[in-house]
Amino acid sequence: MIKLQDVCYVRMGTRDMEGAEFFANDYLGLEVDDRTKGGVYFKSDERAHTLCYFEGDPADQAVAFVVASDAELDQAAASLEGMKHEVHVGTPEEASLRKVKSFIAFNDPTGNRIELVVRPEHSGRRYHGTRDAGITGFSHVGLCTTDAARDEAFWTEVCNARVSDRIGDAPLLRIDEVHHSIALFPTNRAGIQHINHQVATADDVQRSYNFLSEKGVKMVFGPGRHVTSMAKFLYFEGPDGMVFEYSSGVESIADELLYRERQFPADPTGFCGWGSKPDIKEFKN
Ligand SMILES: O=C(O)c1cccc(O)c1O
Ligand SMILES: [Fe+2]
Repeated sequence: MIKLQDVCYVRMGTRDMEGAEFFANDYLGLEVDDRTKGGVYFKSDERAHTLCYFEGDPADQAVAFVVASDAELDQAAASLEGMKHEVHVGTPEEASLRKVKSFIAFNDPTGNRIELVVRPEHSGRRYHGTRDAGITGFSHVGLCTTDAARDEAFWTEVCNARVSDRIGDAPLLRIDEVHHSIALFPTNRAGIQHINHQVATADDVQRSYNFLSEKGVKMVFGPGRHVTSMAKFLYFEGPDGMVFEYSSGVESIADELLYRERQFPADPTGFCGWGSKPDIKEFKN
């Protein structure tokens, strides 16, 4: 069993570094923490970085999860190889580009690039964005799935994820007490489907809706309220068509033994309790 401790960062290629940096800094509200040739690192919480844009193909995307030790990393590599997943062991240079001690990379059954990392760097500095977006941290990713049942089994049987809820066949998966850190949305491609940052309050959600709308950022869902995690949310489009979500008030599942997963309908009422309708392909199946 691969024990994922936390979702750690996302890495995304872009052909328009300047545009991506402008969006992440001025609009999304992240903080530029570091630059290397070809890469910009963004901070959203106490960690050294939670998002990296690099010069490259926008289809080149990876999501990282923390595991506890090099011993667990080796075990994970062995079990993935046993299941015929090709495993890349990160070189020291690649690890240093990710600000982690060591890592491996592989594709999940849909073909999403997943990195397992040991000892990701934290920073002694607090995060503060250039605008007051109210971000409290990077929190979850939506991943594309070409077979929800198969990929749910991968994340829950090969890894330690548990189903918190399902919307249609899309599982919201937790790896700790947070309602979900990974969500799988059925579609016909691989890749990151959306990137979530938590914001402190519902005021921050509404404030960003007005701020970003005025800037001409394309709103794709909300403001609304998830009936699953109960979070108030807003989704909008960033560089290369990536969907970003702010949400506030995601439920905690404190007592694993008492919790039962729930089924919600795969229509707008399964996504929003306020009647907002998504303009996001994977939420409209
Ligand atoms: O927070 C949620 O419950 C949620 C539900 C559907 C889709 C999402 O992206 C979510 O974050
Ligand atoms: Fe989400």
